[in-house]
Amino acid sequence: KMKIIIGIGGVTNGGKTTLTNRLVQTLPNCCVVHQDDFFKKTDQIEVGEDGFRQWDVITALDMESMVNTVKGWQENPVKFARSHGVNLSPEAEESNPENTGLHILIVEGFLLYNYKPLLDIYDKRYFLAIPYEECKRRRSTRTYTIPDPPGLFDGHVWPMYLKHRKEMENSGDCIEYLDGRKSRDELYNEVYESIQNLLLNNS
Ligand SMILES: Nc1ncnc2c1ncn2[C@@H]1O[C@H](COP(=O)(O)OP(=O)(O)OP(=O)(O)O)[C@@H](O)[C@H]1O
Ligand SMILES: NC(=O)c1ccc[n+]([C@@H]2O[C@H](CO)[C@@H](O)[C@H]2O)c1
Ligand SMILES: [Mg+2]
Repeated sequence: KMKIIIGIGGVTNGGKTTLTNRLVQTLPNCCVVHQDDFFKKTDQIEVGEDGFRQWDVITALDMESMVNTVKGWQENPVKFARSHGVNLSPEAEESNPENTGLHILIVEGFLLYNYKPLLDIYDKRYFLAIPYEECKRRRSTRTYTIPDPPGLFDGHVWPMYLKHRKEMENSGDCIEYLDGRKSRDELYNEVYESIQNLLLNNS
C-alpha cells in the first residue's frame, strides 16, 4: 500500500487553503490536515512585550495534537478517510486483497517546516510566497476568529514570517517554492502536474 504526504506551506494569505481545497477535490483518496485547526484557545496565547497576542509562533499551536492526527492517518489511512468523509476508490478500500491503492495526505499550514517532529514526514514540500505589499493587502480583507488588532501585521505577523522563513531556509530541507501571485488556476495546474510526476517516480 502506498502512502504519500504532501506539505503545502507558506506565508499567511499566500493561498494555501485555496490551493489545498482544489487539490483535495481532484486527487484520489486524498485526506487533509489543516494546521489552523490546531490553534490553542485565545486565553492560552501568550501576550508579548509588544502587547500583541503571539499567534504566529509554533507555541500558539497544539503541535502534539497535530502530530497525533498525522500519525493516525499514517497508521490507518482507510479508517482516517472514512471518519473524515473522504471517498475511497475501489483499489484503496481495505476489501481489495491486493491493497494496491494509493493514499495521499495533504498537510497545509503557515508553520509546517519549522517543527522538527514533522519535518521528515513529507514526500514533497511546497511553499507559497507573496511579497509584503500583497500579503498585507490580502490579510486586511480577512477576518479571523480573533480579528487582527491594529498594527498586528507589521508588528508581529510579518516579522515572525521573516524569522521563520530564514530558519526554514537554513535547515537545508528540499522545498519547492511557488509564486502565490500567479492565478489560482495556474497554481493548481502547476502543483497538480508536479504531484503527478512525484507519483510516477514513486511507483
Ligand atoms: N492565486 C491567488 N490569487 C489571488 N488571490 C488569491 C489566490 N489564492 C487565494 N487568494 C485569496 O487570498 C486570500 C487568502 O487565501 P487563502 O485563505 O487560500 O490563503 P491561506 O494561505 O490559507 O491564508 P491563511 O493564512 O489565512 O491560512 C483569500 O482572500 C483568497 O481568496
Ligand atoms: N484560527 C485562529 O484561531 C486564528 C486566530 C488569530 C489569528 N490567526 C492567524 O492565522 C494565520 C495562520 O493561518 C496566522 O497568521 C494567525 O495570525 C488565526
Ligand atoms: Mg488558510
